[in-house]
Amino acid sequence: MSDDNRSRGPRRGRGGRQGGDRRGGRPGESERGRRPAPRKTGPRKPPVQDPARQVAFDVLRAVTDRDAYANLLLPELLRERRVSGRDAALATELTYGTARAAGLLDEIIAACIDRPLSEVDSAVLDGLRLGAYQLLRTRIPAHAAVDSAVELVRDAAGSHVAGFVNAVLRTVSGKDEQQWLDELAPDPEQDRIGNLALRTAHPRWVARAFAEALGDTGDELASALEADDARPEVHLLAKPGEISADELAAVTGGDVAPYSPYAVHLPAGSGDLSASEPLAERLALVQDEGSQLVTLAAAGAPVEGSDARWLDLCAGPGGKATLLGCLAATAELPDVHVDAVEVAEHRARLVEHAVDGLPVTVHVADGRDPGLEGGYDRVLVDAPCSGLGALRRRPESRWRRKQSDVADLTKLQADLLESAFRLVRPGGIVAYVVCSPHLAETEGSFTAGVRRAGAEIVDARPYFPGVPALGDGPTVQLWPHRHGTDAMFCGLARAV
Ligand SMILES: C[S@@+](CC[C@H](N)C(=O)[O-])C[C@H]1O[C@@H](n2cnc3c(N)ncnc32)[C@H](O)[C@@H]1O
Repeated sequence: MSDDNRSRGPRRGRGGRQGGDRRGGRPGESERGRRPAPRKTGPRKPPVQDPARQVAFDVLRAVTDRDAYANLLLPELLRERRVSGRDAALATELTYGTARAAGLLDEIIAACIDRPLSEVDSAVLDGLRLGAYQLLRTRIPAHAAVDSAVELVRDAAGSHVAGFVNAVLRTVSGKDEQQWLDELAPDPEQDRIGNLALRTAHPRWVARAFAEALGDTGDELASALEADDARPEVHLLAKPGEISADELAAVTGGDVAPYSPYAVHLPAGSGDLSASEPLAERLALVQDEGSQLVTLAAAGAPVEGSDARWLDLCAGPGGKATLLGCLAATAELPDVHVDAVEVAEHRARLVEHAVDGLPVTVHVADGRDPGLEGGYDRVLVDAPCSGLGALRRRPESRWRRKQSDVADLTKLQADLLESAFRLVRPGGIVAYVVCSPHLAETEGSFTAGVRRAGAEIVDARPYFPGVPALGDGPTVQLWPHRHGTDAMFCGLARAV
């Protein structure tokens, strides 16, 4: 941080007044649709440093500085620092909320200062984001949001930045989120996608990819982006042969899911579940219902003749390989064995751990040429992808992913599909899956791969029984706003 930040100060936010509303309410409570709150009265409390905000700030710093994953680091820090209960809930809300809204918060912060954000020290910017998130998207009183951000940044970057941070956040607090959006979002008549992108805190290219996949820039796009910006429910897999979904729901207090016979839904923010009994005893695992549905389609589409050799070509960390292995271990499929291929050694070890005791063999190999004997009856290609379908579960990823990543990924997807068609026998099934709705990675990669292989596309919709709104087929695109799942894509093809 240079002294610059102090001397050049904040911009007087375009018509906004200085100083903030004093908003009532409990810390951590979201208030997406702002409603007027009474002005807080009484003496101002001295700034209190608290473990929740310190954890949130430290995770945000690690995300910025070393590309850490918030959803992996946060539980680790909470455990390490023994932060629990309401503090843990507040830290989670602030970390995920700030990371998810970072691009929107940056636009608002940029409107309050008179220089490019790239010239603001990154610790200062993270502190401003954390403060701005509390001001705009929670009911935390403005003075607590501002003072705590000032203290965190003072500790991280020095006291000379305190005045700057205080002044910028006072300017931010001069308007609520809706007022900032009205000022900064493009005119929806001229730029509907840009307007929705900012309103739902998505990069424009992601919003455009959603619009292209939906064929819609109106209400459905708005619903899709809003659902993608909401905190998701936690989905569990009740491992077939170990526990039923009914039993798992009863033990966890969750709800049996609508579509997968093995899924249970728990409320958003259910916290660290690793210690809960069914997960600790490996009867269940965390897995999105959409991942279960595509795996069941890959295992359920009929093949002619034998059905004993299954291949999972991109297996790490092992969620789908576990479900395939559990199905293979049931009495109905006595002959099935699964080979699971993963190129990254450490991820292959995770697969080994996940499938322990199941009829699954793990191979550390490149799926493009794994050195396995061909003739498989089924091959699942759960290809590396942009992950645009699971942005709601990975708070920072929407701002980290770049449009330019997609070209490299589609090349890898093509190579893996080509390998799958070499390894499957005539009459066998190739299931192509990505956790993305981006057309280049979904229809584009799948149809090009099938055409090159001279295979036949199979209508996938009948293998998603009971799932509504699957469109015209033959491929299936699941959506958070339609199905409550991640936006998983599944294409099925039969080799000839
Ligand atoms: C979308 S993830 C698969 C998720 C997995 N099927 C599950 O359900 O847990 C893609 C995986 O492919 C792996 N991968 C990337 N390139 C690969 C390659 N050339 N061959 C095999 N695996 C690869 C990645 O390391 C990653 O673990």
